[in-house]
Amino acid sequence: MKNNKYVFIVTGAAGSGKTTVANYLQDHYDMHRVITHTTRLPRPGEQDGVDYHFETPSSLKKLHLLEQVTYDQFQYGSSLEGLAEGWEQGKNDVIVLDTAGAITYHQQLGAQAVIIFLTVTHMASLAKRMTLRGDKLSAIHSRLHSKEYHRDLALPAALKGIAHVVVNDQWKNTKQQIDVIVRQILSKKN
Ligand SMILES: Nc1ncnc2c1ncn2[C@@H]1O[C@H](COP(=O)(O)OP(=O)(O)OP(=O)(O)O)[C@@H](O)[C@H]1O
Ligand SMILES: Nc1nc2c(ncn2[C@@H]2O[C@H](COP(=O)(O)O)[C@@H](O)[C@H]2O)c(=O)[nH]1
Repeated sequence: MKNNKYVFIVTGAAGSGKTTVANYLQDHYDMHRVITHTTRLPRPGEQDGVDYHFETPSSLKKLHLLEQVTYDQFQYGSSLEGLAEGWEQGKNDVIVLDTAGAITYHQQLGAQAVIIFLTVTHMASLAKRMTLRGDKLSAIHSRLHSKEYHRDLALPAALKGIAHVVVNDQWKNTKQQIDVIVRQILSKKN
């Protein structure tokens, strides 16, 4: 879909802070948050239509999705309609995806897809953050043992030289790095 707006894709390991960064982009840069679809159950405090569109396996099958992945046994997917919603309001979009989804967006949208890959210095802090977030121990255990969790700890080869890599150890530093990236991208067209 050709227009002069971007979709900022926040990707990286589970617990690395993707949702936190997406919320920051929504609040500070008035971006439109694309709500994706999943068959996993809501975490404490998560709301349908706000954090995700929560689906059953059969309701997910009926959707027209731009891309769809399996992550830790559950299905996730995002639609072109979700992207168009923000762009039709004249806004840039922000979406949270796993690295497989980020690669698909890069392939489909090229430079219109701005990819931010989050990582942390000490991988042990990821599980700590999930615990502090209130995730069930069984969910954390399953996540840490999934092949997708291990895959997303490192920047995939297909995104090398494409994604902006941000180390989210200290939130204050992260915000500064995100500000630099967003201003650099938005200054290209404005
Ligand atoms: N720089 C940081 N320092 C400490 N805690 C952080 C930092 N950034 C985010 N957090 C916290 O870590 C937890 C995980 O963050 P968040 O939910 O944004 O991660 P995520 O990458 O979206 O995770 P998931 O993929 O599992 O949904 C949250 O409780 C969040 O408040
Ligand atoms: N490729 C896609 N990845 C997605 C989508 N929605 C979320 N995600 C990613 O899945 C994992 C697991 O999410 P969680 O909320 O259960 O921790 C995480 O990396 C998300 O970024 C999507 O539509 N497509």
